[in-house]
Amino acid sequence: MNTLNTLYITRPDDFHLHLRDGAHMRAVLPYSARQFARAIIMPNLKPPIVTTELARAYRQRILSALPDHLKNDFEPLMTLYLTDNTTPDEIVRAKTSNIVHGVKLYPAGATTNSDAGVTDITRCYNTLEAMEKNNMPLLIHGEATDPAVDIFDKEKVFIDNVLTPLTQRFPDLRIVLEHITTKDAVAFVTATPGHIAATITAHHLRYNRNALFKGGIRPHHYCLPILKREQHRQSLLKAATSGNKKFFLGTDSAPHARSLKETACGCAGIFTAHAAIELYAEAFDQANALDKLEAFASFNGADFYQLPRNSSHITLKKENWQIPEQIKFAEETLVPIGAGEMLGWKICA
Ligand SMILES: NC(=O)N[C@@H](CC(=O)O)C(=O)O
Ligand SMILES: [Zn+2]
Ligand SMILES: [Zn+2]
Repeated sequence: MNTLNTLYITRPDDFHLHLRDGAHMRAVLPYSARQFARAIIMPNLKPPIVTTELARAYRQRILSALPDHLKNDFEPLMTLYLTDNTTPDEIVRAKTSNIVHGVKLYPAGATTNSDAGVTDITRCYNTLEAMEKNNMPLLIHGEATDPAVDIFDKEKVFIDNVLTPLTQRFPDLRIVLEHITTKDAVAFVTATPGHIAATITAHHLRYNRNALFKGGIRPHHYCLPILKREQHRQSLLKAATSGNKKFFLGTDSAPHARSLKETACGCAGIFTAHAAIELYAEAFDQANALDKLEAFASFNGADFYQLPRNSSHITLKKENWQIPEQIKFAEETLVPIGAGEMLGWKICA
């Protein structure tokens, strides 16, 4: 039952998650598994997950890393990393495996571990055709890679120059534009047919680009696509709380060791898994739209991926708690989003 102080919703899924590997994965996985039933696992490891066989092995490592009390509670939904050399045959293998749920396009150089990504989308046309035929979704990091394009315009330029033509060439290809950050992306997705959708992160719902420079430079608010102006945040919040089925939850929780963030050339990625559903709840609460959280977090993504909706539930309570200053990350530490700050919603164990 929902009251002013509790929220009882179908267990959510995270449709964009970086788990990393090895000891780093073991450190962060429990945070996701305690709230989410399933997650789309990003393939940008070093080296990347480029085949169904690699995905199968990675999936097994994730399942083995689940702590005993969460053993049967979390299902990793695997993805492949698209390269210039991914073959149409690999798409068929991925599809028949039933464990691969999407293929990820990283334009080469666009973001963390994207060096092996696609240098020119025209090289992938045969493979994209196989994806269109086999009902395999294309998941996109949608940013232009031309260094001459202003960092705040990269998403819009990608939509205009790459994505729009792509949707015209492959009209039935199912697409998720990941971690959207601009009103332009909201407008694009809203105007396209139902097989084109988008994930929205909690951090892009909560912060605008001022957070990057509040009192000094803030490496733990740096991610790609970079935080944008307030008008864009408002547009994302409106889309997420609109009830439109094309928008759903994807945290893009992307852990990096503190030492790799607090340095002269810090890497991109924000860790949000420690408080993901609570951060979304807070954003929806501030928008007076808590009644829209369940569809965004638990229904729309499952429906898009043609997966059954979860049957279990979670309860969130209105309760103040403090986000830890840091979290253990194997031999290192990481600084979670909102470190040291108070949150007003808490998931019940
Ligand atoms: N979002 C990020 O800033 N970083 C992600 C990669 C990505 O999702 O683009 C990462 O893997 O660290
Ligand atoms: Zn990305
Ligand atoms: Zn990501």
